[in-house]
Amino acid sequence: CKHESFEKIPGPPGIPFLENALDFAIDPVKLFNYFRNLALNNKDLFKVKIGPKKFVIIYNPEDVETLISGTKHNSKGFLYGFMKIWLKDGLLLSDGQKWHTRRKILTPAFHFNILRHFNSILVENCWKFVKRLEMELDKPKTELSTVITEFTLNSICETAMGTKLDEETTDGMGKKYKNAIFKMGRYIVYRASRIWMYPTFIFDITIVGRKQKRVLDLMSSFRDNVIDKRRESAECKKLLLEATAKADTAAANDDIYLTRGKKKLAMLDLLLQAEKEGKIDAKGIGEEVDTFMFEGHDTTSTALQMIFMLLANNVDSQDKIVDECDRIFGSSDRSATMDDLTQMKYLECCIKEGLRLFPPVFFIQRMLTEPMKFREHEVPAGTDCTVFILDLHRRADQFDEPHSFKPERFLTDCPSWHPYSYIPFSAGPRNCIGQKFAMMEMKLAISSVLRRYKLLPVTKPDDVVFITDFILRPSHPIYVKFARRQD
Ligand code: HEM
Repeated sequence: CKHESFEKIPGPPGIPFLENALDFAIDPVKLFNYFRNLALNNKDLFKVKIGPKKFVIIYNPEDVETLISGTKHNSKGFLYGFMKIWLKDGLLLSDGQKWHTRRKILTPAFHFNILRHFNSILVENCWKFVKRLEMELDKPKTELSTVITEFTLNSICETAMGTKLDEETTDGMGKKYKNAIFKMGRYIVYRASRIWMYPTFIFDITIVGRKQKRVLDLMSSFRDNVIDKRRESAECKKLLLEATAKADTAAANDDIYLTRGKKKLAMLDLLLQAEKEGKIDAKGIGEEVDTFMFEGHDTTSTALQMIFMLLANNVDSQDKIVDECDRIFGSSDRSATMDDLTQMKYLECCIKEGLRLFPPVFFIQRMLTEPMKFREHEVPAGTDCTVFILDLHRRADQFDEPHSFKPERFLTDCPSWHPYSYIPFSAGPRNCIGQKFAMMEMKLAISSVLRRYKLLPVTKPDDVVFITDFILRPSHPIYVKFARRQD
């Protein structure tokens, strides 16, 4: 077939030299809509340019498969560069050999056996979450992000990091950390959309650059607090001693770190063990803790907020989840086991549908290290390719009534859509390492809440407006009303 040059790809008109660079210096809501409108008006892909820098934005499943299924293009894109100052060479941003080594160290941390152990920690956290919501029952509405983020941040710290945030830390540092991440997203987008802020020596002396520095300092001290607490804990010291003794006496294999009697090594322990073996240094550990604390709580928090709102507005789906829980638990008040979670098929459909309509990671980016063909379009090396997951998930040629909440579409074993048209956790070698953890946490949280409370609508899904960030971030708080469930 005939291939057309990059110039023939549709895109907004630019001005000489700067091209589209000035289009982006607008407020973050307008910026979000700028890209959405381009996606609405162009069927499969479009291009933009910042000076000589080329970007192509794709949302055709065939093109997405071409880009992310292989190992070739695993370099992260241009925009991620602005996150480097924060997440550095952590798993999300690194590439090449460094990424490969780190992924190998960290993969066992999300093994089924470890998740089984995490289940009991998450169950305890769900109880606290449910109890916390009791205070909301008399209120006309509840703002979701505060209560949910507290739950997801505590959960990632206690599971992956093996560090319990005490109340003082949750109230003080935890809340500041959550706000810091929110601010960091704003500063990164602010800089990325203003070409004159690209040189570091200029950005660093601007007001936003100085604010970003303060936010980074706060996040570093939260991270160091979490690492130091675990390093000094007697449990961690003991586990590491045992793991080393075992490694000295037995043939070392990947399973060695998984289980020590009934105790399991948390992700942070795996990193501390790898440090002892010279595979990673203290700086590397900090990078991974920053990466997992961010990816491990902000994504699930956004997903839970959106799904709670969707369920509040879809009472039939809520009732079906409750019926499913009744079938599993009968009249017992016991908590869910891993086996119970696998039986929550309808709830799983609701979560999947929530992630389709509102994917928390709504775009991903890769830098082309060699030219690539997207069907009839030829794209040169050096171009940054963005997969617009949000628009991919709402394609009318893939999903029936794409803008409606229809969890039943996921009940089928043979989906009618292209496998690369539904990728909330991405796909291929750089897929989400925490997806099983995330599904487990979300199933536990939603089932625990719905077994006790009814969700009533306040914010309507169609009224939610988003700002540009690395995570799908609503411009205004999302509310629901919690009421006691009467049998
Ligand atoms: C609903 C929840 C979640 C969603 C929607 C989600 C989505 C994603 C997506 C789309 C990617 C690919 C990013 C890219 O290519 O740039 C990714 C990567 C990643 N996610 Fe998640 N994620 C979720 C939860 C989690 C959790 C709970 C953790 C940690 C416990 C986690 C850790 C990571 C890490 C470390 C990467 C980078 C993996 C690599 O490049 O090797 N995520 N996630």
